Amino acid sequence: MSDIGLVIVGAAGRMGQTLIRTVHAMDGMHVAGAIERPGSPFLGRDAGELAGIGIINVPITDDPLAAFAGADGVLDFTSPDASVEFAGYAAQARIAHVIGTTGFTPAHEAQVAAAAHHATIVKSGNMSLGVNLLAVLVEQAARALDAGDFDIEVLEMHHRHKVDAPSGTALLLGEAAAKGRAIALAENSVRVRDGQTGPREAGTIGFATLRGGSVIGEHSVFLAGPGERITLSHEAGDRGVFAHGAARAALWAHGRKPGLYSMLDVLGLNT
Ligand SMILES: NC(=O)C1=CN([C@@H]2O[C@H](COP(=O)(O)OP(=O)(O)OC[C@H]3O[C@@H](n4cnc5c(N)ncnc54)[C@H](OP(=O)(O)O)[C@@H]3O)[C@@H](O)[C@H]2O)C=CC1
Ligand SMILES: O=C(O)C1=N[C@H](C(=O)O)C[C@H](O)C1
Repeated sequence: MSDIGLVIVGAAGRMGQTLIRTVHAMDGMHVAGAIERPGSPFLGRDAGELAGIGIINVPITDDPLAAFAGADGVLDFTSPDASVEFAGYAAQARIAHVIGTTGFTPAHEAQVAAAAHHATIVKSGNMSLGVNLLAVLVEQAARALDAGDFDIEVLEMHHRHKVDAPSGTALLLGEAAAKGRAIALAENSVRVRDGQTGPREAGTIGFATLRGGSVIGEHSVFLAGPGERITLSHEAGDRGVFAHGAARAALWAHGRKPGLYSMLDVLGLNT
């Protein structure tokens, strides 16, 4: 089978540069395009040179439609507004769209779901194998441990540049816990605590956010009961784990029928 060509949008970002290095190094795919926004100082630069792997003859442009027209898939770690826009273009070009962007509002989520009627979209708050396996374990633990006895709290830490909270991964893990408990996360989550909060309400799922330094991504789910506590954790040591997952998702999605898929689908972990 011939290589698939992937366009990397947000090519100059932390994930964009990691994706360029990962796709260039992986068998079965190549970097077919690299996109940044109009006015970006990176326009015209070679994507490989920017990512530190030398010239690969892929200039960074601000024309996603032209780039998508000649490609097989898009890898997108940008911003929610940009990802919604790219979903429309990917649907027009009939190519797979892998969305790693986080921080979506319910309105953004609805727009992505609408685009998925015509596009093959894989979207996940975390593309790593480890976090998706962790989500399966969290769901099982939440199901096994009674809500009256075991309180669930999700703690995350990321680098100082991160702009959304709780992280996409924290929300993904919260959703897994809620699924295990057969409750809706939106109606049972506590996202902020400050001042005279009163005692903890049984059955809720709490979130706490830390930001600082260069931390790539750390997540823990605590199940705290009477006299004992279980902690399920994941630490990302390299952004390559997200990029590798995204590239794998693009291979999986290529040629698949339109729909909104998750990394659990890609990894065969969806129960
Ligand atoms: N799902 C997962 O596994 C992971 C998800 N993420 C998520 O990915 C996103 C990006 O993270 P990160 O790489 O650290 O962020 P960066 O800010 O380093 O990179 C984002 C890049 O996207 C560019 N961009 C934004 N809007 C557009 C647009 N309309 N057209 C073209 N380019 C655009 C930005 O340009 P400019 O600076 O000009 O705005 C920037 O270069 C975040 O939402 C993060 O949470 C990160 C890691 C893993
Ligand atoms: O912004 C990041 O860096 C990360 N974002 C994702 C998230 O919001 O969970 C995934 C990863 O933890 C890194």
